[in-house]
Amino acid sequence: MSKIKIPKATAKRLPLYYRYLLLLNDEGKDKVSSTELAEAVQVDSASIRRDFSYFGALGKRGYGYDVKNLLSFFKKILNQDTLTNVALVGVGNLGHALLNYNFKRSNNIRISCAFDINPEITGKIMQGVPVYSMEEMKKQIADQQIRIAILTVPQSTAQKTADEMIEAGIKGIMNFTPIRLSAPSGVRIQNVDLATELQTLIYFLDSDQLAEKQAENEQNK
Ligand SMILES: NC(=O)c1ccc[n+]([C@@H]2O[C@H](COP(=O)([O-])OP(=O)(O)OC[C@H]3O[C@@H](n4cnc5c(N)ncnc54)[C@H](O)[C@@H]3O)[C@@H](O)[C@H]2O)c1
Repeated sequence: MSKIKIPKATAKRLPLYYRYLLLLNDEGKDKVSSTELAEAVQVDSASIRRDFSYFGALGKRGYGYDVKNLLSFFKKILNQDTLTNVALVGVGNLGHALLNYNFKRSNNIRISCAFDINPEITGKIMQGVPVYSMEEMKKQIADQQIRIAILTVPQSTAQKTADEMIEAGIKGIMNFTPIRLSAPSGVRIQNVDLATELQTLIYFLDSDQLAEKQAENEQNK
């Protein structure tokens, strides 16, 4: 199952599908059409059909998809059965917010340890999560078999800290810093940037407005 190679855009949409299917299942619904799914998750139905086609026949034309089948399929793909421990590096403003949140809606991801250089917080437990010094990182990452870490340190130290994380065995970094990190092959970096996301939203809203205006002008001709 994990051998299926899917595009990144598809992989990003899978948790959306999964969450909506959970909801349908809770409501006792057996079937869902790609149009219904499209409306709920705000992805066009052609993309949904294409996404699903990477996994073989999951539904029949004109019949829709079986909710329970899809759910158990995505559950396996998304590894929802296993708990993934994640590390947090940098417990400042953003790090705190993430510790507070600690993936409450997810049953299978949790921040299990945090790291910082600030002696005022290392050795403490914050929101139930122990905060270790950077010197303890290698041991903790190995002991807890952690592969993924969230990086929330100042940008001036981002690359150096990422190098230390990789050295400690981290294979995936969720990078909140504005720095584009370099990493050896075999290490994945996922950049998260709220400003870019907002910019994208503004762009789409502006283009929607423009399209509306153009349609109005056409009608008034
Ligand atoms: N992606 C986004 O949308 C977004 C939003 C806000 C902030 N940020 C970025 O997130 C990062 C953190 O922002 P913040 O406001 O929480 O900063 P902050 O200064 O409040 O926190 C940084 C923390 O990192 C620790 N730290 C410093 N050097 C370290 C090192 N070498 N190793 C381990 N820990 C170290 C500090 O002690 C501090 O606790 C910044 O790079 C900021 O630009 C990104």
